[in-house]
Parts: sequence; C-alpha cells; structure tokens
Amino acid sequence: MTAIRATNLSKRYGKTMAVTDLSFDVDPGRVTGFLGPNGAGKSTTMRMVLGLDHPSGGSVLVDGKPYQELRHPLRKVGALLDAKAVHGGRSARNHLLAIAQSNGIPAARVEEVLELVGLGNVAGRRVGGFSLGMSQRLGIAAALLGDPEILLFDEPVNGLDPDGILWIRTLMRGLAAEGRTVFVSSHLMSEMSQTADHLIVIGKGRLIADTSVPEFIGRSSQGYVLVRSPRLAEVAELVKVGELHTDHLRVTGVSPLEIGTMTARAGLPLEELTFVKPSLEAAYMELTKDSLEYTS
Ligand SMILES: Nc1ncnc2c1ncn2[C@@H]1O[C@H](COP(=O)(O)OP(=O)(O)OP(=O)(O)O)[C@@H](O)[C@H]1O
Repeated sequence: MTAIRATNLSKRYGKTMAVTDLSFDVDPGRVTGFLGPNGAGKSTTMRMVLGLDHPSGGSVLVDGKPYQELRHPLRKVGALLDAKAVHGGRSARNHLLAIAQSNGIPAARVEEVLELVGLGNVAGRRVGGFSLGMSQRLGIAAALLGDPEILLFDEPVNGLDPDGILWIRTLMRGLAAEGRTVFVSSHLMSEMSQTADHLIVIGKGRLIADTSVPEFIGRSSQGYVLVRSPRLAEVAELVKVGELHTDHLRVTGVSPLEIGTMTARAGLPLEELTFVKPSLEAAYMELTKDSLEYTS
C-alpha cells in the first residue's frame, strides 16, 4: 500500500499559490527525495501531510487516511521539520520524555532513541546549548520515538558538516532497508542523488518530475560535443549546427565520430573532441530553470 498519497493537492496563502494541483505517491521500502528550488512548496506540502496546514484543494492521505484520523499518529509517522523549534531550557532527555508521555510511548524508548542518534552522553544537557548538528539529531530522535513506519525529513542536512551528512544519509538508507517509507526534502540535487532511490521534483508548487534517478537524467538534454580547434571558425561553418563560444564549439545532435570525420575530410585540425554527458545537477537546473522564485 502506498504510504503517502497526494491527490490534486493545492495550497494558497493570500495571493500566493504555494502548491498547485500536486499528485504523487510515496512508497515504502525506499528513500523518496522531494526536490525543488527554495520556495517550491516542499515544506508546505510536508506540513499538509502532517495535518499542520489545511489544503485549499485536493487531499493528502497517510496510510489511506487524513493525518488527523490516525489513531496513533506518532507511531505511524515521524517527522523532522524545524530542528531548532524546541524548548531550549529542557534537557534532551526531558524534551523526549515529554513527547513520549503525551503519546503513550514508554520512557524506556527515550533511552533507546538517544543512543540510536548518538546523544546518549549529552542527554542531560540543556537543548538551548546544542549545535545545529546536535539539534538535528534530537529532532530525528523525536521522529523515531514512536518507531513509525513512515518518516518525513524536511531539509535534514541543512547546515551539517560532512560527518553529520553521512550519518543522516546512512540512517535514512537503513530505515528504508527495514521497509519503512522515507520522504526527504532538499533543494540540493547532489545530496538527493546519493541518498534517494526515487525523486519527486517540484517547482513553483507544481510537479515537474516523478521518476527514478537514472530516468531523471535521461529525460533532460542528451549532452553535447565540445570541439576545440586552432581553426574554430572554419570548423563551426562546416558543422553548421554548433554554438560558437570564444574558445570552443558546442554541438548537439551530431556524434563525435561524425564531427571527426567531417573535419578530417576538410583537413581541419582538432585540439579536442569530447562528448560531455549531462550531470545530474545540470539535468536538475535545466528542468527547474523556469520555476525559480529568485534568480541570482
Ligand atoms: N505561512 C505562509 N504564509 C504565506 N506564504 C507562505 C507561507 N508558507 C509558505 N509560503 C509561501 O509559499 C511558497 C512555498 O514555500 P515553502 O516554504 O513551502 O517552499 P520550500 O520548497 O519548502 O522552500 P525552502 O526550501 O525555501 O524551505 C513560497 O512562495 C512561500 O513564500
């Protein structure tokens, strides 16, 4: 069964359409990356999944039900939204105990999750003094408290050092390998390509792609051939379809072999003839270029 199903989901804030007619499924047993530029509507969508915001149109179901109708929500869904949004005066342990108590989760589970996220040694310390990395770990501990089947992480690697990033990535992959549903948002393609099995890409609140990582690259441009020559203008004239830059020619739709054959016949020397594959980052930039809220 699909864990999360959004159907024609929309959210309007005054004049802004944060999410428009968005439909997608998130399935168990894999990491689904929720990717989009800043302001694309990822957090808004996640808040609607968790019943923290009401859709202006359409619906989103968790395990077949609206979030509000789940009998034990924390045992079904765990979420990390804003890691810094915790009561700073409490210790990490007391913060988790308060959540556990109000959700009928045994206190022993608090110690388990503290160990799981590596905060066992600092459990008695005030949360207010935690670094961003420690706060992220605490947020993840809270998400894992109810041992939920479904996990939502909103930009979990923001501001983390490489060790922290690797830790979260390994954790998410492990949770998916246990058969859980992991739905994680990011605005970084590079991060998603190393973590996700599947991608849901949005821009300006609309669905751009719902695909596997290899399919995603395949859909975008087919790459190009980079040509350098001491007689570049003549090569450009011969190849005809190339885009001439100061020190090289970019050719799409003609293979390196065809270009090499043409230039050899014409007696034109080549310094470089390289097929440049589109990178994941380039594919993402190309797909989302029309949907950036702000451009630099
Ligand atoms: N409470 C709100 N009131 C008014 N506008 C909002 C509100 N929340 C979000 N928006 C607007 O909705 C759009 C989507 O925002 P959202 O935070 O969901 O995007 P995002 O993809 O999570 O971006 P980011 O990566 O920057 O967090 C933006 O234009 C944002 O300004």
